[in-house]
Amino acid sequence: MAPICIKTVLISESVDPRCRAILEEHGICVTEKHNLKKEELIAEIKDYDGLVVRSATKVTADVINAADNLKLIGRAGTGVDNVDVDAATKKGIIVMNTPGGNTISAAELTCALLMSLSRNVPQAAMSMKQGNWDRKKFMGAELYGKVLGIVGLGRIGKEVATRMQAFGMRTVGYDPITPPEVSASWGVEQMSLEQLWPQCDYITVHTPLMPATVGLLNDETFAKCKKGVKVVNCARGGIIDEEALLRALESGQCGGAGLDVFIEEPPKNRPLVDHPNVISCPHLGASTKEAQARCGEDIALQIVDMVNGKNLVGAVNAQILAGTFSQESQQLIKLGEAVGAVLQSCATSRKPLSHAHIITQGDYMKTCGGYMTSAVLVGLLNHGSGCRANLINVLSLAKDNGIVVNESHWVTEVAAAGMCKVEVKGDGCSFKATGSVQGGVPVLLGLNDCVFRQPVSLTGNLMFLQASASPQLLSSVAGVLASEGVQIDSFSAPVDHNGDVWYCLGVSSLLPDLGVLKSFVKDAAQLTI
Ligand SMILES: NC(=O)C1=CN([C@@H]2O[C@H](COP(=O)(O)OP(=O)(O)OC[C@H]3O[C@@H](n4cnc5c(N)ncnc54)[C@H](O)[C@@H]3O)[C@@H](O)[C@H]2O)C=CC1
Ligand SMILES: O=C(O)C(=O)COP(=O)(O)O
Repeated sequence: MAPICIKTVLISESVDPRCRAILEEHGICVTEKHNLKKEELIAEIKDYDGLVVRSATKVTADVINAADNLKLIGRAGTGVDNVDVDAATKKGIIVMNTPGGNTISAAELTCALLMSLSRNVPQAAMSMKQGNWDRKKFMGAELYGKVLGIVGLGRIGKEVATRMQAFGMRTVGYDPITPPEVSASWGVEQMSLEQLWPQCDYITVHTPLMPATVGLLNDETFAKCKKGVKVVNCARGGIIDEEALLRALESGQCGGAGLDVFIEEPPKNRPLVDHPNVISCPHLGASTKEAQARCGEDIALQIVDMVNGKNLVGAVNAQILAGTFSQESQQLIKLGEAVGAVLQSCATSRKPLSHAHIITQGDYMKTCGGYMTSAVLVGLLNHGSGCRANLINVLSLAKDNGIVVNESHWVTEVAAAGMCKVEVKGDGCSFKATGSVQGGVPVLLGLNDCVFRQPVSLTGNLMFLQASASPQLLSSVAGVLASEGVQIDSFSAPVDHNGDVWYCLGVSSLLPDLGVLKSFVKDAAQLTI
């Protein structure tokens, strides 16, 4: 992966001090400003390459669009629902989290809430503090032999299951992704939600917050549950519909709720928090020394590894970068970008582009299709335009620019390093370029139907000229260039000398105006790579 330059990081919440220390040890300048209001964050974020948050900072599209230098949003924790990941992706910003760092802590708090619900521990403790000794009021029920339904059998769901099994609970669950045989191996029988609701004495949710999980427990599903079912939400506010929960608590359909998270934090919905059968916490699932130490350290180390081009761990929106670590893939990315840039300057600077077809050839390029396509598009969109395309956002930018993108791989015998052919089309015209990597350097092998005698090194100042084949061309062009103070460093002629062909010149500098060549050439383009 090409190194991503992060020199300045804003930490906008209370993250373990190890995070700051690790970043600073690696030469990154860190500023901590907590509890910024939205407008303050929008004003502040302009200055930073990276932002590190927990769950309280709302990294909305407004914030992201104001962040001109931002390249990374690091979430010291699991849920990224407080970050507008789509807006970040469109802007080419990596969003990274530290899944797993707080799993045990969140699972332990869930278990603590399940136990508290069964024995009314918080209510009894409060009553004691008020000077009472009420043994009758707080009669509980054993967890032993009861059924616990776990919706969401990922990291936390699994840890909750194995812990509650130690209390003799039967654990059933539902997850659309985790295979039933996998959850069965840790003692959770999977079933449909329709089958799950009526069986459970307790239900705990451990899914991300997303359209499919908003209001998973609602009026309709509460009605399908056992009367007096107790529920826990240590995942995200809104997975259990708050209004429906209040109604179910009031009717007795729900016998109690343990809530660590709320739609709005801190919650304005006080009737729920104040309900005698509700035990609530101010989003404490990850608030342990151990979880914070892990998450703070993990996010800092992940950032440092990414900056050093060593590894990319925890990125939630930049999977394409995962295959770009080796020196070889960096050379291929340079090739793709350079071929895209050549096509941009020869063709698309004049005609709006509507199609791009990227063809890779040969075994060497078999596995690089995804990033090769993106690299070519980066060259096409960035070169000479104000676009700020990168491998993360370029597919969505191409779509926004009305470019239909196709990619294919041809299993043909070609040079060891493989070949990349690109054809772009727009407004009735089409342009083609073919490139490869030779000796670690990206080279152009051909332009349109012309194959160059010598591969053209895709570096420095290049001039492409279309003219009818003539032995005088080079001297005529050299004369004009010399009068403009431009020296020719290299000259590549096409193999075939029939009709209008393309030549490529390596030059000491670009011409201020290509018009000076118009009496010798039919078409001309120039660029610096
Ligand atoms: N209260 C707190 O402080 C903490 C809360 N969390 C939250 O806990 C939740 C779970 O975290 P992890 O277990 O680490 O995530 P995870 O990604 O390991 O597990 C989530 C599971 O939910 C499943 N899922 C997705 N859609 C579903 C659906 N419609 N129905 C049922 N299951 C579905 C997924 O397949 C996955 O297996 C997240 O929302 C996270 O933000 C995490 C850590 C601390
Ligand atoms: O990691 C998560 O998803 C959490 O909910 C923890 O949030 P926090 O880092 O404590 O604000």
